Amino acid sequence: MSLHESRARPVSFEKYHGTSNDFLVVDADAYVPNRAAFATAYCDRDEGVVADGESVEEEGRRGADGTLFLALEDQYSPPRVIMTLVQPDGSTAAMCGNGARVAAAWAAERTGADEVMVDTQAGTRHARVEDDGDVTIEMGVPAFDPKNVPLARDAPLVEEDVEGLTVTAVNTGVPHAVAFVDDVDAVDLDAVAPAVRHADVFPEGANVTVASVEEDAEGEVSFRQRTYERGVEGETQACGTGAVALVAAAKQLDLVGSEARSASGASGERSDSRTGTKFTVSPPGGDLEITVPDRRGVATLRGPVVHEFSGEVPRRPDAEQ
Ligand SMILES: N[C@H](CCC[C@H](N)C(=O)O)C(=O)O
Repeated sequence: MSLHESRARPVSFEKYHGTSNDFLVVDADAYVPNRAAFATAYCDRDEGVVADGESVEEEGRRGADGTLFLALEDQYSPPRVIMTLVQPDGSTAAMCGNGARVAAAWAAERTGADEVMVDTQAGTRHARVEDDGDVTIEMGVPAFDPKNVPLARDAPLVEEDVEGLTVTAVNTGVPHAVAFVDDVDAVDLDAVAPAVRHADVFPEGANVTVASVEEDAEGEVSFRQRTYERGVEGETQACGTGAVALVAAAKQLDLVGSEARSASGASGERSDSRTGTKFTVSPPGGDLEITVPDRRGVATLRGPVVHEFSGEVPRRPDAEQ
C-alpha cells in the first residue's frame, strides 16, 4: 500500500463507556494527523459519532467525553498499554480513572490477560479484570499539597470558599475541587462550577466535584457524586478521578472516620488500614467502588466497562473520504 492510500483509509474506532463516562478508543498505530481536531470533531455531542443502528439496537448518545489513543505493548507480561486522553476541547488530561478502566479492558480483550499495566502521564497504574468483568484500577496516592494539586499558593486548600463553593483541593492524577453538599441534585452545577474550574487558585484549572454523604440504617456510608469536567467543560455521567477525590477529601475532613476506628464498628468487615474501607460512590451513570487507605498502599477504583459499538471515520474530520 502506498503512503497516499494509507492516509486516505478511514480510522477504526471502538466506542466504550465506564458507568456512562464514554470514550472513543483509537489504536495509537492509526495515523491521526491532528489528535485534538479528531477528538473535538468526533466527541461533539451534536455532530460527533453515533451508532449506525445496525450494530446496536438503540441509538446511543452522539459524541463522547473524550478520545483514548491507546498503544498496546503486548511483549510484556502483564501487557502494558500507553494511554493518551484527548478531550473534546483538544486538551490532553494526565489521567482519567474511567478511561484507564476502559484502556485496561481494551488491552485485556486483545491479549487475553486479566492484568494490565496502564501507562498514563500521571504514572503507571496496575489494573485487573475481575471475574464478573468489572475492572479495578490502582489510582495512586491522592495529593493535597499545593505543589501537586497544583495550587497558586503555599498552603493546602481545605474547606475554603472558592467562587461561592466551599471546596477542598486534591489531585488524583488530575486536580479536583471537591464540595460536600446536602443534596447533589439541588446544585445547579452548570451555573456554579465554571467559576471554580477557572479560579486563579488553580493555575491548571480543576474539575469540580460535588458530593453528598449518605448513611443507611446499618450505618454504612456511601456517596453521591456529580462532576463538572475540565476539558469537557460540562457535567459527565461519571468521573473516576472525582470519585477517588471525594472519598479522599471525606477522609481528610474526617467525615467518615478512619479505619482504625471503623474497623471494630458497623463496617468492620469491609475495613482494613492498609487496603482501606470500600465505599460505594454513585455518580448519575452507575456505581463505583472506591478504596483510599489511611497509610501505605494506593487508592483503587472499581466498576463496569461496556463496549458499545465499532465504527470508522475519516482521519481528517474536515475531509470527505
Ligand atoms: N472522566 C475522567 C477524568 C478526566 C480528567 C479531565 N476532565 C481533566 O482533568 O481535564 C475520570 O474518570 O477520571
